[in-house]
Amino acid sequence: MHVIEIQNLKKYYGTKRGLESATLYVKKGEIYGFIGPNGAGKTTLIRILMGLLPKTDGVANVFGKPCQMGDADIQKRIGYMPSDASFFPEYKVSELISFFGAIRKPNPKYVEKLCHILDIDLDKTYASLSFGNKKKIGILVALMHEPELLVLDEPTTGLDPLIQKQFLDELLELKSKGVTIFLSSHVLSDIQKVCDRVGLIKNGIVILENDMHILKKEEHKIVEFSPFYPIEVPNMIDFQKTAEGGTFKYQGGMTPLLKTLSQYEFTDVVIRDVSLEEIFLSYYESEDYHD
Ligand SMILES: Nc1ncnc2c1ncn2[C@@H]1O[C@H](COP(=O)(O)OP(=O)(O)OP(=O)(O)O)[C@@H](O)[C@H]1O
Repeated sequence: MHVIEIQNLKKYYGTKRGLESATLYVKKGEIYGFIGPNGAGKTTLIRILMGLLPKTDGVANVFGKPCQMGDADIQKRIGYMPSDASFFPEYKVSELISFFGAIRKPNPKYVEKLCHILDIDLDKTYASLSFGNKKKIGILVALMHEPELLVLDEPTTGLDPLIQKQFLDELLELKSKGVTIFLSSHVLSDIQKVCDRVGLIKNGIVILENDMHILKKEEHKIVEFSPFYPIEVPNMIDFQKTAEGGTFKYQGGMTPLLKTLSQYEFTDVVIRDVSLEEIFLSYYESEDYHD
């Protein structure tokens, strides 16, 4: 059984398209990265998943049951962080933790750990926090009751690099304990670091879904070198001159590539995988980027 099952999901706001036809599956214990340009339908899909928005058509199941508002059993098993999470502005952070603690009955030791990882200042009022510090409270509230499924909409936006790393490490630790994580983000390097599978949505349609390692394996390598020489390697494509030297894409064995490269007096050569950003930009750019 999949923890999340979305099949031909459609959502129209009146005549305006929210989702056209979204299909994706999330397995137990995996971290699934959900990405797409602005207005593609990510938040719409997540809100339907959380039972906050009715669908127009299709299937949306969580833990094998249709997503619907007020299903307390299901809600208990999920930790949700909306992209625009906000809390009582006049409450101190410590009071917010007590408030949600009374409802969710978390393990105090785990709350303490999260406060430490996220470097949360307990004495400030919520209203006085910066954007990034407010984000941390959203993360804390979503994770505190140690749910089986985490649904996180843009969790890392605004976090400083150290906190971001600690938060992503925590997600990996939760995954190792069997927690399933559905993560929407514009920060593709985060997705690349932690996700097992990735879904790309564009204009309300999930146009690509694959394992991260397959996605990267199917792609070519990027070779960057300096200074410039007009080199030729079999199977190279997109050869370009750059300010420092040159670059090309390459698909094939390493031996012929290294043999050719060794014939030149380079000061620097980098052979690297294509980044997730480069893979997805090629999909975004294949048609009009925005809807
Ligand atoms: N309440 C609403 N009423 C009308 N249209 C809406 C509403 N909410 C979303 N939409 C439209 O549905 C489409 C999908 O929006 P959605 O917010 O789901 O995209 P998104 O992928 O989350 O975008 P972003 O990355 O910018 O947050 C957009 O065209 C948006 O304008």
